[in-house]
Amino acid sequence: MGGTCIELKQLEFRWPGATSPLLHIPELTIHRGEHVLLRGASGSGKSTLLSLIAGIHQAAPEQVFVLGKDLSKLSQRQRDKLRANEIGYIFQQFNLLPYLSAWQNVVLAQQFSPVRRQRLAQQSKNHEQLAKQLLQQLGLNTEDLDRPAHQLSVGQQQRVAAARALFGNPALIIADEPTSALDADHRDNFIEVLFTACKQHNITLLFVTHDGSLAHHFDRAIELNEINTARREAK
Ligand SMILES: Nc1ncnc2c1ncn2[C@@H]1O[C@H](COP(=O)(O)OP(=O)(O)OP(=O)(O)O)[C@@H](O)[C@H]1O
Repeated sequence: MGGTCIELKQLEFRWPGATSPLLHIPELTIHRGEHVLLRGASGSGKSTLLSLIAGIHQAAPEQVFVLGKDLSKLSQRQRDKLRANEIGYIFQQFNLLPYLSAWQNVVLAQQFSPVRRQRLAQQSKNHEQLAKQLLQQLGLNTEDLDRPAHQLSVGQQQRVAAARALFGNPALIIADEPTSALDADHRDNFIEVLFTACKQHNITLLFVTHDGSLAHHFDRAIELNEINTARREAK
């Protein structure tokens, strides 16, 4: 699969003020191009782990390597740059800009990333058209492409967030329950578009869902409570 995408070594994390660590993961390796499902009970720390891998929050030193980079050796600015260039993050709360249209929210993904812009330039100079194509592949109707995000349904917003993550083909997609607001038809279409893009561009996928019916799409499933020893230590 061509190397390692994510490597955790003795990762330990506790939220400020918490009496015990939420996460202690002795080891986890995810290879480039792998499609991995992350499962775990509500409140077990899945979103927290994703935010550590994305460099949004920081673990203790020398424990999270992403695309060969030791996040502890990067400044906040360098971590933000790595995320902008190489990580597409589909947040649980979408984080769309409400007064920008669906396609403008997607195009925003490359604004802070020269690397994504370069990759897009190989496809087309017309970013508006590329964003609209991607949104249509994800099942948005033509009349919704120019609609401001706050006027879209929750399921439509979820697909805009997915298009923004995919735009410019980052090396890693982190998806936190990205299908929770979709009905069965839109969910199947979403999964097909996401997996096709990931396979085509060798994108690593780390995906959290409570939907057991999606497991067969992935190379492997990780149960957070099996790799996280913190909870057991706390008992
Ligand atoms: N910003 C924060 N500050 C302090 N504690 C937090 C913060 N974010 C999350 N937590 C705590 O960390 C624990 C794990 O939360 P997290 O959101 O990572 O769980 P999760 O497995 O993603 O849950 P869910 O499946 O319900 O989304 C919870 O006890 C939560 O209260």
